[in-house]
Amino acid sequence: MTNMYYNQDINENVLDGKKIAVIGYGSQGHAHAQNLKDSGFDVVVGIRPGKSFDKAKEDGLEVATVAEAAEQADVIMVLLPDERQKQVYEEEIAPALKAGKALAFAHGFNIHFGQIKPPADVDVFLVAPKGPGHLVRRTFEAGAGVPALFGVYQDASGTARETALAYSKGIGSARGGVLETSFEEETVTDLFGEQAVLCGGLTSLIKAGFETLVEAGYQPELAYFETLHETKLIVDLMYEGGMAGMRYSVSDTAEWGDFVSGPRVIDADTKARMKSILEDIQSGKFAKEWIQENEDGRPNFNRIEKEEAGHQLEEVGEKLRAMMPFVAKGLKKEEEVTAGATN
Ligand SMILES: NC(=O)C1=CN([C@@H]2O[C@H](COP(=O)(O)OP(=O)(O)OC[C@H]3O[C@@H](n4cnc5c(N)ncnc54)[C@H](OP(=O)(O)O)[C@@H]3O)[C@@H](O)[C@H]2O)C=CC1
Ligand SMILES: CC[C@](O)(C(C)=O)C(=O)O
Repeated sequence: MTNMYYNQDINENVLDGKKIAVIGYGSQGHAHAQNLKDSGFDVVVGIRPGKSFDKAKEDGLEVATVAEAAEQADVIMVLLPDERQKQVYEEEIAPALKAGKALAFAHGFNIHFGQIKPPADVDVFLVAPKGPGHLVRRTFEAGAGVPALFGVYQDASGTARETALAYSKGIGSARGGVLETSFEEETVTDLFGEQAVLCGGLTSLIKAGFETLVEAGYQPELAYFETLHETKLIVDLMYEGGMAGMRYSVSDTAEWGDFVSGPRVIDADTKARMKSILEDIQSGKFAKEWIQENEDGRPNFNRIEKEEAGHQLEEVGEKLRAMMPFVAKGLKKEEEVTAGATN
């Protein structure tokens, strides 16, 4: 397959004797740092004092301030929230950049939308796992890997591409396959995927289904099982065998319902709205509004997050999941329990 690379295609020696600074220890940061360390690379985590700093230390990683880690490292992977990267870059990372170093990202947002403008004498690349960071770590520990995209924005050294590939092997992504892309393609498609399908599309679909059943007088618990809980089981089948794999396992009645009713839910109008979402991302409109929302102190983000957490589906789900010890607690709950235990 063109543009796809796997472990056996990649020589990681380009990173021999090099130090990698992982800046940030959140969802992606903890996974990259731990996977790289377990793959035998020399890693330092750059982080401000606080929860993440303490966690990285507890996990046995070398920890430093962002400025110190950037100073020591040959490769600096920026895994801070997108909306914080510009400020931290300007204050603590840029002063450490010099010829021969590489600046890396897991998402092209700040480079593509011109928020960060690196000097011409450093390599700039991205390695963007196509999955949540907690699963980048979980799958690595299980001997597998989350596929990733990699791309080079600037190749000052002549080896940026090899470095990006070696890095993707180090985090385990080349076990699943890494696909070459550009910053523009990664940024636009990642934003589109999370808005229209993976996060926005899916939550809106599930919520609409749940509300339709509850408003028609059906039990909320039943509506939760039908629209959220079973989604995971159906998606697992698609993950393993595509849509045909899922359709093999469900009843013919369900498959017929899928064929005749699916297109009534997602129709040409939905696709037209998806196209308009894509256009807002391509034109920079979405990025401009998100940057502004952060500059204003996130009034809408905070309000909507609170409203969503109070939805009936979330309340019912929490009670039902508490009765199913075999369902993982959920990462948010797990963190609350850990924090509670140490307080
Ligand atoms: N979440 C994901 O799975 C994916 C994310 N990405 C990309 O990866 C990057 C990181 O995202 P994500 O892992 O979600 O981020 P998180 O929000 O999970 O983690 C952010 C980390 O940055 C730290 N941090 C925040 N502000 C500062 C600061 N001012 N100075 C120093 N450290 C700071 C936080 O520490 P503290 O505890 O102190 O707040 C935390 O350790 C983004 O570019 C994102 O687009 C790409 C693919 C998937
Ligand atoms: C789907 C959300 C994501 O793009 C991801 C986990 O890949 C993100 O930015 O968190």
